[in-house]
Amino acid sequence: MRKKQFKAESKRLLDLMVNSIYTHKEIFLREIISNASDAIDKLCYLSLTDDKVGLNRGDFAITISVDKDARTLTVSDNGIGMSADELENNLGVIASSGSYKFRREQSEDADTDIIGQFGVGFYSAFMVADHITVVTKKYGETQAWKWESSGAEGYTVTEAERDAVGTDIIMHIKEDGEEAGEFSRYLEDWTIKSLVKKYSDYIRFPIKMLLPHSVKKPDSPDDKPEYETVYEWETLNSMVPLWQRKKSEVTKEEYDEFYQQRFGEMAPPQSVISVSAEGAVTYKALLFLPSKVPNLYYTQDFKPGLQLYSAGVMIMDHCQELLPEYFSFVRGVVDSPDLSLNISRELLQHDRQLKIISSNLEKKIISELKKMLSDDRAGYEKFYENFGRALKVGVLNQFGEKRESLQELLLFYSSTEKKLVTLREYADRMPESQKYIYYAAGDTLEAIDSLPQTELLKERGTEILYCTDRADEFLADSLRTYDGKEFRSAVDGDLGLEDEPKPQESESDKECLAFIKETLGDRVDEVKASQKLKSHPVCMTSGDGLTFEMEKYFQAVQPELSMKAKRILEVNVAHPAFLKLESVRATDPELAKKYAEVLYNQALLIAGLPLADPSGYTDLVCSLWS
Ligand SMILES: Nc1ncnc2c1ncn2[C@@H]1O[C@H](COP(=O)(O)OP(=O)(O)OP(=O)(O)O)[C@@H](O)[C@H]1O
Repeated sequence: MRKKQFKAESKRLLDLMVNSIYTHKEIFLREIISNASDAIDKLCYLSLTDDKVGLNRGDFAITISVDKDARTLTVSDNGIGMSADELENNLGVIASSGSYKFRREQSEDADTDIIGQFGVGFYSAFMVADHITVVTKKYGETQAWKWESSGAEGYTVTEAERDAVGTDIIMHIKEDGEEAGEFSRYLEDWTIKSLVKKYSDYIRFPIKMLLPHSVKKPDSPDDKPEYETVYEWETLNSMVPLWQRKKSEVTKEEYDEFYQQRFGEMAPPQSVISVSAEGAVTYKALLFLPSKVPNLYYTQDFKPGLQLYSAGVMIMDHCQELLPEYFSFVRGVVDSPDLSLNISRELLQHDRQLKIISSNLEKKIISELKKMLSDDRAGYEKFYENFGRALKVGVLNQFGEKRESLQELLLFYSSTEKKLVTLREYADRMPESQKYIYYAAGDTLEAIDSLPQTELLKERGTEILYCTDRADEFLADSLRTYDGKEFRSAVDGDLGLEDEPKPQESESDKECLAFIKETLGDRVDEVKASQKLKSHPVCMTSGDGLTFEMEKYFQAVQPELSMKAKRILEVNVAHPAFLKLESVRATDPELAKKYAEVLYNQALLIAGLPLADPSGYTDLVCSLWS
C-alpha cells in the first residue's frame, strides 16, 4: 500500500521527535493520556444528551497495557474516536495550534527546550517509539481504522477491526541505546505508575492498568502459605482535579505544571487564584495570571475564555462569558454543578448563573491584583508592563463604567519620583494648594520631560504624571477626577495656577502677537502670550478638548475622520527670539514674517506634529543665515 507523506511542517517536528536528544522524553505519556482524556471528554459530553452513546460517566476510562515481549506500550480510551478523515487530518498534519506557530518561529537550537515547555502532542511519542499504530473507531461509525507510521517517511491508513468506539495508541518502544534501560524503562510497570502520578494524576477519568499482585493461594495452609501472582485492575491516578483541591494542599510545582501543560505556556504563571464559592451559585475556579504576554495575545488567533466544566464534565473550552473582555489574558478553569450541561453558546450570554460567576471572578481578580500591588510591588509592575494596557481598556470601555474599581490599579510614571506611581500615592502627596492632577502625554519619557510646557510646573516642584501610552490620555479624560481632584493636561490646557503671575503684555507685544497670527493665518487658531514658558521661546497647545496625542491616535486608526486638535501658539514674550521679531517688525516685516514661520514650525516639531512642508522650512531656516 502507498505511503502518504506528512505535511512539511509536521515532518520537521517529527524529525525532531525521532532524533530527539531531549532528556525528559517521559512527557510523551502525559501527551498521549491527555489526548485520550480529551477524546473521552467529548463522548462523555455527548452522552449527556444522546442516549445512544450507552455509557455513563463512570464507564469511561483510559487503560494502559504493556507487552514486554512485543516491546509495546498501549494507551486505550473509550472516547469519541476518529474517522478516517480525522486520522488523516489530525495525525498527518501537525495541529496548527498557536503553540506550533510559535515553535516554528524559534531557531533549531530552541527546539529541545520547546519540547519540555510546551509538550508537542501526539508526535512526542516518536521520542520513545520507532513505530506507532493507532486503531480507532469513531462514535456513530461502523468501520474502524488503523493508522501506522515509523516516523518521517510517511504513514498509512487502512481499514481495521475494533469492537467498541474509542482509540488504541500502540507504541513500539525503541531498543535501548548506549544507556541501559533508556527506552525499556517505559515497559516497566513502576515507570508507568510513577509517570501517571507525576503528570496525569488529576485527569478526571480513571487511568487503569492491569498490575500483578502477590496473593496467598486459597488452598495453601496458613502456616506454610504459598503465593501466586494475580493480575488486577488498578487505578493509577487520584482523579481529583487541581481545582477541587485546597490551595494550601497543592504545591507551586503542581500549579505550574498544570498551567503550562494545559494552556501551552512556556513560563509558569505569575499568580494563581483559587476560588471556592457556595451560595447563589456553587462553583470552583482556578485562575492564572500569566507571567508573560501570551504568544498570540495581540493577534486574531488568540482565543480568550476559561474552560467551563459542569460537575467534572468539560462543556466548553473557551467560555468568554466568564470574564470581562479586558481580563481576556486570564487563563483558567471554572467548574460548577449548577450549570445546565447542554447550554449553547447563544444561551450562555443570558445565563444568570454564569453572570454571577463572571462578576465574582472579576472582583476576585481585581482584589488579587490590589493585593499584589500592596505586597509585591515589583511583581505588580511586571504584571502592569504586560497587561497594564488591558486594565486601561477596562477603564475606557463601556463609558468608564468600571473606572471606580480599576483606577487604583493604574500606574503612571512620576516626574518627581522618577518611577511608576499610583493615583493614590500622587493624591496623598499633593500639597493642599494644588488643585489639579497634572499629566503630560508624549512618545517617550525623555520627550515629555523636555517639553517646554512642563517647565513651569517642574520649576514649582509639582508632580506630573507622564503618559507614554496612547491610551493614557483617553484615560485621564475618562477618569475626569480622582479623589475629588480634576485631571489637567500640563501640556495642552490652562494650568489653572492662580498664584502664578499672568504674563505682562505691552501694547507692542499684543500687536506683535496679532502680527504673528496674521502671518500664520488659519494654520493656528490663536496666538497668545504664554504663562507656562520660562526659558523656551514657543510651544503649541490645544486648549481644552481634543489633544495632539488624541489627534495622532485618530490619524493612525481612523484617518477618514480628520480629527484635528486646536492649535494655539503660545509665545514667551520675554524671550530674546520674540523681542528680536518685535524689533524687526516695523523695519523689515518680511524678515519678521520669516521669524514667525520659524516659531510656528518649531512649535509643531516640539509637539511631534508633522510639518506641512519640511523642505520649505529647511530652506527658510537656511535663508536666515545668508
Ligand atoms: N486518543 C485520541 N482520540 C481521539 N482523537 C485523538 C486522540 N489522540 C489524538 N487525537 C486527535 O489528534 C489531534 C492531534 O493531537 P495532538 O496531541 O498532536 O495535538 P493536540 O492535542 O490537538 O494539541 P496540543 O497537544 O498542542 O494541545 C487531537 O487534536 C485529536 O483531535
